[in-house]
Formats: sequence, C-alpha cells, structure tokens
Amino acid sequence: MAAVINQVQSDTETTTESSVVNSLSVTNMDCSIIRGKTVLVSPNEQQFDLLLQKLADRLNDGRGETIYDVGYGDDDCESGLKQEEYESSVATLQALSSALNADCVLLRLRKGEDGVTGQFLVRRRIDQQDFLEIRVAVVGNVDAGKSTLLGVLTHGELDNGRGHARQRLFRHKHEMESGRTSSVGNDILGFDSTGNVVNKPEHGSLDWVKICEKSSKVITFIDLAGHERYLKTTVFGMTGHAPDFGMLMVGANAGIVGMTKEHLGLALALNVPVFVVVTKIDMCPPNVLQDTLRLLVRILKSPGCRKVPVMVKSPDDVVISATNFVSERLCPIFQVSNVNGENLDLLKMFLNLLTTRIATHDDEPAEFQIDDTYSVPGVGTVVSGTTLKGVIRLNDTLLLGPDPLGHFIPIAVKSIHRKRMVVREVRGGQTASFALKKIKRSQIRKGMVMISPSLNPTACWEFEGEILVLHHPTTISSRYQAMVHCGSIRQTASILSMSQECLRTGDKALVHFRFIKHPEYIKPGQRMVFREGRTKAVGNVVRLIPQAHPGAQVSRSKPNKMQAKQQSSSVSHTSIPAHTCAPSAATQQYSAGNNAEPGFPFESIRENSAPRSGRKSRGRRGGRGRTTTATGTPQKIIIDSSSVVTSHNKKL
Ligand SMILES: Nc1nc2c(ncn2[C@@H]2O[C@H](COP(=O)(O)OP(=O)(O)OP(=O)(O)O)[C@@H](O)[C@H]2O)c(=O)[nH]1
Repeated sequence: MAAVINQVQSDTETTTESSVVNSLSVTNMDCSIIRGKTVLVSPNEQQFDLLLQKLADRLNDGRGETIYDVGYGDDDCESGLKQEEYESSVATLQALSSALNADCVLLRLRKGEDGVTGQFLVRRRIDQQDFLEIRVAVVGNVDAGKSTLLGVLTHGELDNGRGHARQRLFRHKHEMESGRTSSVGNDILGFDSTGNVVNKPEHGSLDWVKICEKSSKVITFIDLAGHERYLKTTVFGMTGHAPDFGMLMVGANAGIVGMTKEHLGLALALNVPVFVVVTKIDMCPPNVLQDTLRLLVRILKSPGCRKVPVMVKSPDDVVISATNFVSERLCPIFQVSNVNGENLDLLKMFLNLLTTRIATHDDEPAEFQIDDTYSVPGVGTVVSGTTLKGVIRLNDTLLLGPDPLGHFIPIAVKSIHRKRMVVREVRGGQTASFALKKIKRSQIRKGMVMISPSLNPTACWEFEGEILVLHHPTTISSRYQAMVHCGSIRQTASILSMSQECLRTGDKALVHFRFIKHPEYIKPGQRMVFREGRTKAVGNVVRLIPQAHPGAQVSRSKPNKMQAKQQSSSVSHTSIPAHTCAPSAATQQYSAGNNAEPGFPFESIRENSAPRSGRKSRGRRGGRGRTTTATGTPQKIIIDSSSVVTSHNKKL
C-alpha cells in the first residue's frame, strides 16, 4: 500500500492531473472492487486506479470539488473503522487528492461504538484563470443588516453597530447618506483550496483580480435592497442575476417584518434554495430572539413554504446542512452578530461548502443573458450578464438581439472579464463582461441575449404562460397590462386572453401574453412569478406563439361575454405541442400550498408585534397603487403592472 502511495506521490511531481487520469487504463470500471468501508485502507494497484478515476469524475461533476466520506460502507450499519484503519484510509485519500492536484481537508470526525468515520472536502488547487463561482442573492427587510454582514465577511472587520462596515459597500452618495441600499451590488468572497478566506483588503478596498487569482471558489453576493420602494430592483436582482442560493436576513430584534416574507416568497417562487441569517443577536433580549426564531420556524414549515428548518449551531451542523442543502426543502438557520462576530465562522464554513446548482452544458451552443451595459472610455461598449449554457471564447462571433424589429445581429467578442479579471473563455453558470466590437451602447438593452448562431434564434411577441395567482386584491382580467420580468427581461405585456374570464386569488389559468414594445427572446419552461405590490402569482412559459408580428395590435376594448367565452375556450383547448412544458414542481407546490391556504403562502400566519417599517407601495412617480406582477428562474417572468384594470373596468 505504502509503495502505491509513494509511487503516486512521486508521479504527482512529474505529471499533471489530466495525464494521471488519462494514463489510467480504466475502460470498463468494475466498481464492485472499490466498495465497502475498508476500501481505502490498503487498496491494491487496480483498486487505487479505480478510486483515482472515481474521484476525478466526482471532482469534474462538482466543478473541482467534492465531499468524500471515509469509513462509510454502502449500507449505513456497516460504517466505522478502527483507528489505524482510519489513518491508512486518510493517507490513501490524501494520495489520491494530491495525484489529482487537489487538497483534502477534514470537515467532520465521528468516533462511535462502531469505529471512526470522517468527511473530507477534496478541492482542486488554484488555477489562476479558473475558479468555481457561486452566486448568493442577499435579501431581507430594510435594516436587517445585509450590507453590514457583507462588509464584515468580505473585509474581515467587525461592525460598530452604527453602520461602519456597510460604508465600503455603498455605490451611491444617497446610499451613504441614507444608509439604504437602492441598487443591485456585487461583493465577492474568495476561498482557497483548503477553505481559507483569501480576501485581504488593502487600504480599505478589495482587489478583485487578486482575490480571483488566489481562489478556488468565489462566492458572489448579490446585495439587494430591503426597502419596499426598491422592490422592483430587488426582483430584477433575483431574476436577472440567476442566483444559486438566497440568503434571507432577519434582524433578531425586529423579527419577521416588512419585506421579509415577500422576499422569501420570491425565492420560493423562483425555486432558489434559501438559508436564513438572523443578525444582531448581540443586542437582542433572549425572549425576543426566541419569539423571532419560533415565528420563523412556523413560517418555514407552513404549507405554502414546506421547508425543513435546521438551526446551525456547530461545525457538524454546518457540514450536515451544507451536504444536504442541494434539496430545496432544507433551510439552515444561522444566528450571528456582526458586532462581536459570534457564529460568523459557521456561516463562512457553510459558504465555503456551497456547491453550484447550474449545470455548465459545455457541449451545448452558447447562451448569454445581458443584465447591464456600459460605455467604457478607451474600450467601447461593454455588456455584463450570465452565461446560461455553452462556452464563449475570445473572438467568437455570436448573435446579439433581438432588436426592436426582432432581428439578431452578428457581434464579435473583443475581450472577456470575469470578476474584473481578464480571461479567454467563460462557461455556463459563470458571470462575465464582454467588450463588443462595432456597436453602440444605445443599440443594446438589458434583457437582450448573445446566442450561438447555430441556435438560429427567433424573437417572440406573444407567448402563453401557465400562472397561479397567489394573491390579488380584486381580479385580473383580459387587457391587464403588466411588466414582465423574464430572466433579465423587463417589459410591459398585455394579457390578450385567459382560460378563465377573470382570475382571483388561488386561480390557475393559461394566459396569452403580448409584449407591448418589442419582441423578446424567451423559451418554454421559463419560470414565471407575478407580483402585484407583493409577490402574488407564479407560473411558467408554456408555449411561444411564433406567428405573432409587430403589426398585431392589442385589443383595448373589453370583450363581451360571448367573446370572452370564446377566447377562454380557445385558450383552454389550445393543444400544447410536445416541446412545450408541463407545470413545474414549484407551481404544483404552490398549488398545494394554496389549496390549504389560499392567497400568499404565509398569509394566515400573523407577523409578530413589531410594526411594519416599509412605506405604502407606490409607483416610481408616486402614483397610487401602481401594481406589479412577476415570474421566474433560469429565466423567470415577473409582471409589473403599469395599469391594472379590475373586473369593474376601473384603474387601480
Ligand atoms: N448591534 C448590531 N448591529 C448591527 C448588526 N448588523 C447590522 N447592524 C446595524 O444595523 C444597521 C443596519 O444595517 P444595514 O447593513 O444597513 O442593513 P441593510 O439590511 O443592508 O439595510 P438596507 O440596505 O436598507 O436594505 C447598521 O447601523 C448596522 O451597524 C449586528 O449584528 N449587531
């Protein structure tokens, strides 16, 4: 055994990881010889090769990292090794890891009656050009401590309780003055291959390129606004920035107030797994903290939410919750203080163990959604966004569009940046900025895409979506105009017809939408959420209507009853082609939740006694009751009504 390990260790010095794996003559893996709890104790050469191949596959699947169990048999009752067996197993795992240019770190050691077991993080060592990227959307009510926590995590300095740590994160003068986040901001936290934080602020600011160069994994926090006034921006951050996870922040003293449930509902609707961070435990009386936690647990367990809350209090809890977090049902809860630093280590450890949810789809044609545009002096037009599929390389020519006429134009990628670092390629799941050749910024808008020409993209004016109304104060009927958010698309659309005459809270319907300004690039299967004031409906795109063209005008007059019946029956009887999508699990979950509890998933649970701090929902121009509707995930839809017509034909 020792000879095998020594052989592999000396190999490592002279061979690269790929050559080691390629040199393995493991064609048809017979995994039966590497089963059982003792397989790592003293593997023969063939077993070692198979173990190496298996670990390499697991690292590839996990984009450079995996959690490895030592001493566990195929059956739980078989687990546990003698101390010396365990030590030999760990030595083998270390040899396997270093043969693959990876580090191996103990996460959890258990000594039971049956023997010793361990869980290890195996992570590839730093590649200066590549790192695993995880996006975490940070949501929660105003003053929950979102910006403060990000300042503390990324800059490594505690807060003074009066907003010291958040100052570094604000992007606008008015944010510094008011202490309120109003825009979508990004902050990064890098971890090296052994799980240590690499952020080292120099003169108070962070050098993103240095962080990325030293990191095997980078967490990007999408810092969103807590105030109701900026909900539209927050929704855009959740839909357009494709977060892997949501971090819901709750101030321990204020409790579940204001936008907390709204943001939780939004994450649920978008199928984004959520973990909760309760802040300010240093200044919160124990009975108030207990009340907050009790209410939080009740909300998470409620029929509309159906989560399994887990209080994280020790490193073991972190490992258990992180390894099971892929399932959207688990909801870890952390209790931290940004002032005295209590439990921040547990949170960092959890962040270090998060794994990406978006598959790379490297072999598929490239798709990139644009969420922002810039004009950079000396560089030209720059677009930023998320690569949804495929690989985009320097000098690739992609199709950019759709323009107002629905056309896509060829465009060459002049340079690529990932987190301000110059790179030669980006792949699915990664955010990036591209400098584009020969195009003006004014020709590009958020919501456009850059697509591989092989996809032959077409723009769409009209589509059908299946929606479930979670809550609406009155009814939604045809001619309802609302803003649709779909991935990074944000545009007003009209409802042309519905499978029901009107929709009320708890209703599910097939709805025919039409964009009012320009066509968009959307696809069946995209998640949809409707928002009106607060999150009220979810759904997904079911079918695109290709024959619709810009000349087709949206009928503004209310159809008579007969027309409405005809319209509704034509929609409800529309046959859905094979390529269209079945209702998503989330829609069904909401549906189930709503059967039990019509309306907003948590409507029946009363907030705690703390008063709501948010203002009344008002439009940007202060108009009364400007309503909004929404949709969401890989590409999500949110409808934000600019004029809502009730069943009595009155504008709200
Ligand atoms: N004592 C104490 N104060 C905290 C803690 N976390 C944040 N604060 C304070 O709470 C206040 C609000 O924190 P912010 O980080 O601005 O809250 P926010 O959630 O980002 O608010 P918006 O950006 O408006 O959504 C600041 O004065 C912080 O110093 C904590 O753990 N303990």
